[in-house]
Amino acid sequence: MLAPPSSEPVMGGMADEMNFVDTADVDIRLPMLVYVSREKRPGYDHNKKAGAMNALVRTSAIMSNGPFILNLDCDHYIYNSLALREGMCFMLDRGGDRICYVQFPQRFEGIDPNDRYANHNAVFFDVSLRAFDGLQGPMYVGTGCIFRRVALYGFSPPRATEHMGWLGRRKLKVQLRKPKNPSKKEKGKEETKPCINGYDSDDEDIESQLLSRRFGNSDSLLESIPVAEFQGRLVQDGHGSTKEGRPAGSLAVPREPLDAAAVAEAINVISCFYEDKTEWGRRVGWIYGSVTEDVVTGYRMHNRGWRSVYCVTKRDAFRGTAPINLTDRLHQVLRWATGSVEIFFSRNNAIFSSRRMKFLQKVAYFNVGIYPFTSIFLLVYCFLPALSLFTGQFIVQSLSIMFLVFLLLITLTLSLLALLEIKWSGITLHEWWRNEQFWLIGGTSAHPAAVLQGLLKVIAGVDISFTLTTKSSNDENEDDFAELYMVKWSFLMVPPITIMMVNMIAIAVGVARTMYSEIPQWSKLVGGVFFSFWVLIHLYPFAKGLMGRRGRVPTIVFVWSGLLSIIISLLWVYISPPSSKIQYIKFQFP
Ligand SMILES: O=c1ccn([C@@H]2O[C@H](COP(=O)(O)OP(=O)(O)O[C@H]3O[C@H](CO)[C@@H](O)[C@H](O)[C@H]3O)[C@@H](O)[C@H]2O)c(=O)[nH]1
Ligand SMILES: [Mn+2]
Repeated sequence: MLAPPSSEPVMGGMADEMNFVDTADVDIRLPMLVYVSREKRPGYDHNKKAGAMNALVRTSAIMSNGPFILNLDCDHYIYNSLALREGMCFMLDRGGDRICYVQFPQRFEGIDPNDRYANHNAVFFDVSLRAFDGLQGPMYVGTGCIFRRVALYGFSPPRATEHMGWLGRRKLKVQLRKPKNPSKKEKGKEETKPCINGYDSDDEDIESQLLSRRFGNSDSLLESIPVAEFQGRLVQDGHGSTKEGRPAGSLAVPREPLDAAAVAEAINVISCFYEDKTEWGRRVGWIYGSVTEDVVTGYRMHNRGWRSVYCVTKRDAFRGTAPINLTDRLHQVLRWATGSVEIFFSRNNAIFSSRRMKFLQKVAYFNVGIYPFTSIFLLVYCFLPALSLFTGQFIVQSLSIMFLVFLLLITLTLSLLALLEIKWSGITLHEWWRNEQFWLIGGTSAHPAAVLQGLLKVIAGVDISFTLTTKSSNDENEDDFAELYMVKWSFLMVPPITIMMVNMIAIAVGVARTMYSEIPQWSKLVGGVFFSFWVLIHLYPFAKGLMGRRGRVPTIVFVWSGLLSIIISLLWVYISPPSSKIQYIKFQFP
């Protein structure tokens, strides 16, 4: 811990040989900086990142008790010093007391210019999250996020809207804390329920909830909670009455230096035993039980009726690193998808959400839980074109007008959708296309693996570990993107390789059959080959990744996928021998 800054300004020195910057007129005091390392012991589940964040929330409550908390990953840093202020503007603006967090987009550095594996995630950060902003607010994505401390403590917002009826069209406003102006009439047709006591245990008065059962046995922590709530209020709350609001400038008052007792208490709250028999990780703080703790933590807040805000600044607010190596990227996507499956099989599945969540927000959260399961259909989709080439049977009996019209309509809709997304969000076509490609790559490798892993956890109780994303080391003199070309074998690569092999063999078989058949049906072939090719171009970045820099692929990869492709092809011949077999045998050169 750095010594807390003194209350008097400390001026720097003149420039000299050692110091090149003249700081004679600059106040060089540093804000309080504390490095915290929590206690970890064998036999105690440390609950990964969520556990780390909860330890931090508690120590900071005792040491500084800031009403707002910025959270960054270890591989992210501040890129725009004004970002915090932008976030605070939302929090302290009128109506800002309903905001639980302000999420900034994740931006990355050190990614290959081609963004081969869609690391920038442009569609997610510039289309989906921005769209969420029009609902109840974006999901929490784990980093670059300013929180309201009391929202993290599991309290409800001061006011909330409940959505009743089919699709949640009927709205009901509820006051969850003491109304400040009870006489004030609500405008509009919306019904008003004043103060509801005991509606839900969440909604009792804030002070009466300070039970050690919930937050643990630290008195200083309990005492800090109402203070944080008060400090987080709007400067001008209650439309003019300054009684409830926080006086202007009160956040700028210098803090008392820490005494030994405070430090001792801070150490107490990061001990292993502290969370025993409390609600930390269950209702309070970052929520345990999923490797994507971020989504769950944000979901719980939205579920209580809080809103969040998406804040995109002109200059990136924060920047971080992302894995540019194929294997690392697949493992990252695997972890995310596994987290989603965990959410799907838990009480955090959006079908159990409360009335305080908007209908479309529910749909969006439901999608977060279910998307890995769509990989089953995606896998079928990738093998179907090959199947039709092997059998000589096209997906439809013949290329009829009806089929072509449907195909045209679907293709047009897809293009229009893409156009809309691109025009609206300002991402490039390249970014969009990379995203499409990586969706298929992840969808045929990491997503089905996540479904299996998730089922294993649910059925057999096998725990899922949080494998850290490999952080690239840039200190060597190698060239910038050496990581990109590194080929590290992973089991996740088997299905996409199999898909590629099967489709390529299928194209060859299809072409051969048509060439040697008595009445070649070229239109059928073109149809079939087109869909196979469509699958293959999606997998192109993946194929490139396998090649490494010099086109070296571990032999095992070829052996296994070759084996699998042959088995599948043979199986097919056994199940239904191609009808044109005789023609092959009969064929003779003239
Ligand atoms: O036991 C653990 C494991 C991870 N972390 C932290 O978790 C963060 C994210 O880990 P990283 O390996 O960088 O994973 P990413 O895939 O880059 O992270 C994304 O996905 C995670 C959820 O899977 C979120 O928690 C992150 O915020 C989000 O950036 C890092 O800051 C780590 O310090 C811990 O504190 N303790
Ligand atoms: Mn990371």
